[in-house]
Amino acid sequence: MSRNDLRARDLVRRYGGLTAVENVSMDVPRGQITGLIGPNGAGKSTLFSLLTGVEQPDGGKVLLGQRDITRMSPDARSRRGLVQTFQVPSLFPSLTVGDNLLVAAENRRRDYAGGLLGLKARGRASALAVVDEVLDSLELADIRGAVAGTLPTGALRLVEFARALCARPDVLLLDEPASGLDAAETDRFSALVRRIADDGVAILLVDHDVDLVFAVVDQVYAMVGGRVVAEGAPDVVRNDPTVRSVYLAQGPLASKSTSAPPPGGVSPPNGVSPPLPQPAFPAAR
Ligand SMILES: Nc1ncnc2c1ncn2[C@@H]1O[C@H](COP(=O)(O)OP(=O)(O)OP(=O)(O)O)[C@@H](O)[C@H]1O
Repeated sequence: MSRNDLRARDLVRRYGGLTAVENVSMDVPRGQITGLIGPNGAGKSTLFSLLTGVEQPDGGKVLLGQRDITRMSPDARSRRGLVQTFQVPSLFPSLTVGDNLLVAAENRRRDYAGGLLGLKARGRASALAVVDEVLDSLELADIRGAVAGTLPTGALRLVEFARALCARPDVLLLDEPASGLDAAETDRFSALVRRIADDGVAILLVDHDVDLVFAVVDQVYAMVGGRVVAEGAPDVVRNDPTVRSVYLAQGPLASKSTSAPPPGGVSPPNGVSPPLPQPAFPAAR
């Protein structure tokens, strides 16, 4: 493990009698994209919140490099290089794209010591240089002056991604980053994520678009019922019997709309769905 890898060790989170995350361990190494998949209710969002610091675990640890960050606030984690994007972009709607990014660049860690884009913190001029470079590198320079609140979803998601990059992360946690993107935007986004990982950033990608996850990640963790049921290379996890049974039971590997319980159906305890028997004939009316 290098200096800024993110690791979870034996994380547990309970809500009353329900264990949403049960003894989950995970490595998110630098220079790689790590995926997290699972059906609705599997515990992905809860685990994500434990990593960002929005939620506190009932057991286990979160480590950034050698440092135990389990009890640190989200802001403190962010200053140490653990940066997240949000399902609902966290931009100031009345500010321009450029000003939104400038706020993020100026709030970056003071102790940043190089890395992404090779720039160091040196006040506003440096912040502007970071914004210029991120806008150029994401080909967003032409919307620098646009007011964020007026942008369509695809552009907003890219600007949210740019905002996170302006904080110059070592670890980037992406929560449903491709939601609302069309196919071309998703392709463009995937290529960008790969480039950022190649620059040495550790990336965790949580998305309902399992095809996107399998296409872009180096390794993937599959959760069901609060537990990791499979981990490893995409092909290994895709062919894991438990993963196959869960997703085959819920339709194709699996969009949000196809992974909901069937009409009138009830989610089984801890979200585990047994494979559904396939009828040989249409059901009698
Ligand atoms: N604040 C909460 N209070 C009580 N139960 C919760 C809370 N947050 C999550 N849960 C429960 O914990 C379990 C895991 O939920 P979580 O949202 O982490 O799953 P998920 O994999 O992110 O699901 P989805 O894909 O639908 O977002 C679910 O059974 C959920 O109902």
